[in-house]
Amino acid sequence: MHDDKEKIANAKPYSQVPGPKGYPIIGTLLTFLKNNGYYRKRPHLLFHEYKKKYGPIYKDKFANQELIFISTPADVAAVFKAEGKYPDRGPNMPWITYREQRKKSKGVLIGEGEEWRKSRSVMDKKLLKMKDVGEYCERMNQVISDLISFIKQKQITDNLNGELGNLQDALYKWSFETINSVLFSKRLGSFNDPPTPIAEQFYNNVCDMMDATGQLVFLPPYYKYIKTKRWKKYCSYWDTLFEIGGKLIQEERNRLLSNGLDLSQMSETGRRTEEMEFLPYVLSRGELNDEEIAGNIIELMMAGVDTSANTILWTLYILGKNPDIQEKLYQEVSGILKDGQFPDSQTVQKMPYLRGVIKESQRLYPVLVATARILDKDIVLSGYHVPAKTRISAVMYLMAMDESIFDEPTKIIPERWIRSSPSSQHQRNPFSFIPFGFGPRMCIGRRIAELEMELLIARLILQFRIDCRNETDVGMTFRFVVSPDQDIRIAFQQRV
Ligand code: HEM
Repeated sequence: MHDDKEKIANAKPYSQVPGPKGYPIIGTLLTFLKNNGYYRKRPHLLFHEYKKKYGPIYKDKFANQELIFISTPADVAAVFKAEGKYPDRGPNMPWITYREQRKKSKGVLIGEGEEWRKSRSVMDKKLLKMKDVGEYCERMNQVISDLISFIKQKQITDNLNGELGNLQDALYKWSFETINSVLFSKRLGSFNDPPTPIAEQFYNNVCDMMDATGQLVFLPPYYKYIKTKRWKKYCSYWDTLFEIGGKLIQEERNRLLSNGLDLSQMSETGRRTEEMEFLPYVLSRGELNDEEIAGNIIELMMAGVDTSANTILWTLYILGKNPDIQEKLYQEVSGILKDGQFPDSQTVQKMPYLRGVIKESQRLYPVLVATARILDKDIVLSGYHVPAKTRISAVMYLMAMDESIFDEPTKIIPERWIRSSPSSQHQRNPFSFIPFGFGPRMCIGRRIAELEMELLIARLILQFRIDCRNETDVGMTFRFVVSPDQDIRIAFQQRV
């Protein structure tokens, strides 16, 4: 404590933290909007420019809010270590405003303080415990089988010499169907032909809402005071999501009751958590009411779609562009899975190269380029005093591209993640790579995401050669998560 005070007293003042100069109220918003929103679509490039110009810590102000950007593992570690019992990422204004205007509960993604902790403590066990997550392998593999059938069928109807007309759509269906099969222990029917109305409606509304949020987050929150047509449309996307979420929860409650299960007694039967499905478990804990469960479920359904689907898109891009990496991966996976065996949580543990490939994809193409914290105490970062309540953004992308952290950072080297490999870079500070964040507020879907992605890539590589048909390099663009700036064109060639 005394040390902290001394450190702060000796630090350079906050006013000296470098950064671009902006205008009153709007700050540097125009930098984001000029040239048809060049940097709004590519914030990672602006972060890079600023790091070169101002160094590893700088401040910027837009939409009436000042942010500190940090990019050294030491600063990132210091922030996470100071985050306390109720870590706070800061508000996502459009999402929070909708919930407040409609008096709806916030879930783990946007909740704060005790409201957040209550939700998180109910769901952590079911979503982060390896044993519980391992139980989802079978249904995850069923969804993958559906995706593979879908790919084969699309290859015929799209008639593009093995390529899919819309690979992103196929992968969104996969991640959406996977997360729903975990949450509701049933399929929603995204791969049906045509998709079930409920799957289609939910999925379309998530996409529209995400797109609209991506635009609104950069603007001052005018919608708190003026309900424009655009804002009303935005709220209607959310209304539909809540309506569908509420309906699915009610259906599950009815199903359990009609099977004669008394939810209030389920938690007292001494059953182990891995023997219970997600929703019955949450309902039986009796700590969250239906509104709170709906708020949480909708957030899980949304947070698990774009993130995993885009990471897979980037991974396929890497594999399709690098036949040598693809071949090594095939050798590893085919050496472990024999005679049509499906991968599971045990077998993927024996595939370090597979995990290295996915990590490289997350390092080079981080679907979330940064995560943030607002601390309730002052801190010293890179020698500067940063006062409590400042929003501090840890930019993962900048660490990923830093050659003092990663040797040859722009090169794809899956071996750098393999302890036994001569190219291993395992001695690195663990805070230099945090694609799922860190601490009690870390991604709650991390274990699910890692498992579903490992299973999918293992199955795809066993069945197909992956050929990338993009003729120019694909860049990253911000669409709430970082997505490819052109369609990733993959042809799946059946292995014989
Ligand atoms: C490749 C896939 C994914 C990536 C890269 C990713 C990344 C992240 C990151 C960086 C955070 C912020 C963590 C922090 O601030 O410390 C986060 C939070 C979160 N993620 Fe994920 N995520 C992924 C998949 C998923 C999935 C599949 C789900 C749903 C099961 C999910 C649900 C959430 C939720 C609910 C939060 C908020 C947690 C909280 O604030 O307590 N994510 N994710």
